[in-house]
Amino acid sequence: MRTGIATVCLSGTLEEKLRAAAKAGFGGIEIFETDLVTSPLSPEHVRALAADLGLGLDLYQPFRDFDSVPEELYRANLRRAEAKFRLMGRLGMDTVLVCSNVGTASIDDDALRAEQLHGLAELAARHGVKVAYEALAWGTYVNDYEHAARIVADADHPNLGTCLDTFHILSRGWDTEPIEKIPGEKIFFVQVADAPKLSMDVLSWSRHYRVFPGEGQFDLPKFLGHVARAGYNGPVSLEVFNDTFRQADVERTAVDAMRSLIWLEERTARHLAAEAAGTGSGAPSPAELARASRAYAMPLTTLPQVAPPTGINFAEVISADGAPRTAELERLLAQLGFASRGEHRTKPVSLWTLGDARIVLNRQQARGLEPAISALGFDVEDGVAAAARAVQLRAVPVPRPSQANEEILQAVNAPDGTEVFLCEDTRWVAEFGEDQADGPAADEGTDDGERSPSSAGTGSAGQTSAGQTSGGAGTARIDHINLAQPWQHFDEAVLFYSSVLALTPEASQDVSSPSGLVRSQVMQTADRPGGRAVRLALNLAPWIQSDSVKGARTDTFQEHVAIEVDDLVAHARACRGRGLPFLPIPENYYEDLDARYDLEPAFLATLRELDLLYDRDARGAFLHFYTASVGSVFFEVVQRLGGYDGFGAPNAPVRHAVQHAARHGG
Ligand SMILES: O=C(O)c1ccc(O)c(O)c1
Ligand SMILES: [Mg+2]
Repeated sequence: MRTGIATVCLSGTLEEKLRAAAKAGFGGIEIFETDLVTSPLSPEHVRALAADLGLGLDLYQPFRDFDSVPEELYRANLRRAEAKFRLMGRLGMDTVLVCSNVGTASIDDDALRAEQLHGLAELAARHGVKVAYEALAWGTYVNDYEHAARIVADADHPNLGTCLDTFHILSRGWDTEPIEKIPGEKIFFVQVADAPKLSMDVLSWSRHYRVFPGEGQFDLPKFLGHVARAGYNGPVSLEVFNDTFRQADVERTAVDAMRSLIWLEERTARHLAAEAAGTGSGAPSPAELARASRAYAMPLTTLPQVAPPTGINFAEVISADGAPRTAELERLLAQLGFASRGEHRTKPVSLWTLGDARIVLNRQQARGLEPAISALGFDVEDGVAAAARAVQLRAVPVPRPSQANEEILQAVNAPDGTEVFLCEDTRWVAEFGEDQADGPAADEGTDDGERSPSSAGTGSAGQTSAGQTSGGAGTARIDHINLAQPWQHFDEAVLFYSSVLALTPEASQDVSSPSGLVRSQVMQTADRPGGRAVRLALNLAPWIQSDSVKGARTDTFQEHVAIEVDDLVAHARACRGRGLPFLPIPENYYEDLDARYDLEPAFLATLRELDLLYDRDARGAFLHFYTASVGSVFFEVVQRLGGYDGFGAPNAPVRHAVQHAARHGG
């Protein structure tokens, strides 16, 4: 599939946009008129630069308000068009986008529109230019792609075709199936954008809220499947008007954009394969996928297929060695009931476990930085395949010098700088503690550190030692992780976790906090008996700053690890007995809880006594409490009763308010 991106998606100058698009691997670019008009580069220079960068100049756009006008205006429009065709000759561009008239249209007559567009195509042909006519969702008379395609058919000129733009089609809810009735050679260009479903006027929605494929709610694989079946094999080009992307780092945005097209391409192949096999939404077989990827004029590249993760293997917190905050973290873990499993054999890193919950405390952080959640391990079936998929999706591998005797773990960087480890087992825990020489990995080391995952030991020793619990806490596991996201990378993070890790985004929620609204985006694996395997909550707040070193951010944002236990009340009492600093919950909360749920007085008294929070959903109930924060990190302990499936969202504003007060000395 030929990929493209419109300059309007990116920040910077025209030259910066071209360079970033080329570096991210795009095949071509759409030049927005404003980007050229405001550039110091001559058209000839732009042409040479694009050629140097190996970037096709695929579309010049847009030419506005051409059709549906009286004769005199039509003549003036042709003159205006001819100037642009000459310019395109200098740029070496051969396709211009003409969008349906929104301003000067005064005549609603399809025959006249076909005649005027025919005249334009005739003029274009003399300049070697092709005209792609696009129905804008808010076009005065033409706002439906089928209507635009009919006019193009009526005009019947080889230099006139249509441009399909997913936003204009899906924002209006138009059926995409009839795309297949448009002859492939009459589709001159395809623009793709995703968007969250919002109820607002379509123009504002389009100009500010488009996002890259996979970051919104449109069914783009289905759309592109119809386009492939129509026989189209031209550029599939991103046209995303978005206030954030326009000001974010241009190279990052270009990579995010590229990832979105790689994702869309594979999803389209999967969609077509599933349809061909009649399996509906079920996963197609590798053979079916391979067949679908070659079945149409438009070749579709696929990726290594990976199943969603089956658990959270560990969470890593980073903090400076010997710093008071680090001692505070260690104390907090012990008070929570975690047992120290000792030091890593080569690094200043320790392992703490509570049942199957594993926290790695990495003390390699520079002094002066705040403790932060630095890495997450996910349980996957095949770490090498998962990492290969991630890298094909332009994720950056975490450089890890391999040491003799150490497990080789695959890891990539998430957009916020959190390292994401793809773990097949817990053999790595054998690298901690005194008896490490007996660990299953101890005799496996080689100088280059390379070995296939299947050549490793059984892993059972590691599993057992990590699974053992001290202090009789019963079973415990990591229930969810909550990460704070800088606003510049929020949509990118959603796409990253869905494309790389196969997590599914839920509808986002706004949570009030004293500093402003926090957008909470849950990404998780499928519901199943016994609960979801992986739950991740991404929190977006405007005051969270982007920084390559997480601990260098100010501590005005908070992230946490939530541990699920069997008996929360007993666990809370034991924690209290060990002197754990709980997040104190205001009395008003309990009065409101009582008003809402009419709880047993004795139960309510227990909640009050232990600073516990409570919630219910259609399936069950949720009990939880929070610890005080150390730097940006705190912990939550939860118990899910009767299949409760949420995160205690109604209690989140209470947590934000109390944490805010704690930070500001209130
Ligand atoms: O918002 C616009 O004006 C506009 C212009 C050109 C396009 O291709 C488009 O989708 C929207
Ligand atoms: Mg468009």
